Amino acid sequence: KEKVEITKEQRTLMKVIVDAYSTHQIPQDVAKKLLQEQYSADENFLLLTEMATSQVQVLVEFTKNIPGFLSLDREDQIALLKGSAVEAMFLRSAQVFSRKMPSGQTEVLEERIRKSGISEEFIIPMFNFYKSIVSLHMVQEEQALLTTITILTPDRPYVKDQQAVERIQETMLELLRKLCVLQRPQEPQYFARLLGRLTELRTLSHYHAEMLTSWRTNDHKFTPLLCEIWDVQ
Ligand SMILES: O=C(NC1CCCCC1)[C@H](C1CCCCC1)n1c(-c2ccc(-c3ccccc3)s2)nc2ccccc21
Repeated sequence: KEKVEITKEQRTLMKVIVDAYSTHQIPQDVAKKLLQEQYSADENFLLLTEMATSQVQVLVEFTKNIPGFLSLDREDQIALLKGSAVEAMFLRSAQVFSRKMPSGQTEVLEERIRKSGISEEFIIPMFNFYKSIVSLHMVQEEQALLTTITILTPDRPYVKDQQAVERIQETMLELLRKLCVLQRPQEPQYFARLLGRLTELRTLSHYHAEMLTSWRTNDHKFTPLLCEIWDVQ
């Protein structure tokens, strides 16, 4: 039986990542807004672009706290941010959706999102992903590390020094692996299941541009930052 132990430096690394992850959250809570009232498809599209714009800014701040990220080549830092922003957005959305809410609220939230203006064909894969995240019952350490591992994906477009990214990602993968073994000794496959979600996340993220252009609104207006990140307009 493997004796798994978190080293002192891994504990420090864990604390830095989790603190940064919980500090750099979206200011106003989108779930609360959506539960307060029913918005039109146009209002929902505007809400999404506002939330997404602030999420990208939050993501940039978060990555500055990932040990080693700022020592990467500057252009590679941009390539990693650009390459992971959509996945980070869906992952964060799934985590917002999986939050414990007073009974019946999750169903209301689901209904509001279904009717938000997103075209039907994307609702099923999106909620399949959200429900697969809900079913993992991740703790915040796992959520923070999973987002970090997503950002540190070496094979994003235009990354030059993939080895340098791989080295940092491996540190995070090893830490997450140990956490999963310690957290769920009776579920040896749990770590593999977590990583499997990243594959689902990448597939879902392939549809993001189409999801936006097919949104039931007359005015698909994007901020310059989102045009950069979302490959639209
Ligand atoms: O605000 C949101 N998400 C924030 C993004 C930044 C991080 C915090 C969450 C939207 C709202 C949906 C309803 C209409 C308003 C916007 N949202 C989504 C998305 C559905 C489609 C999405 C998308 C992203 C990129 C490209 C193409 C499509 S995100 N899933 C949610 C699950 C739970 C709570 C909100 C959720």
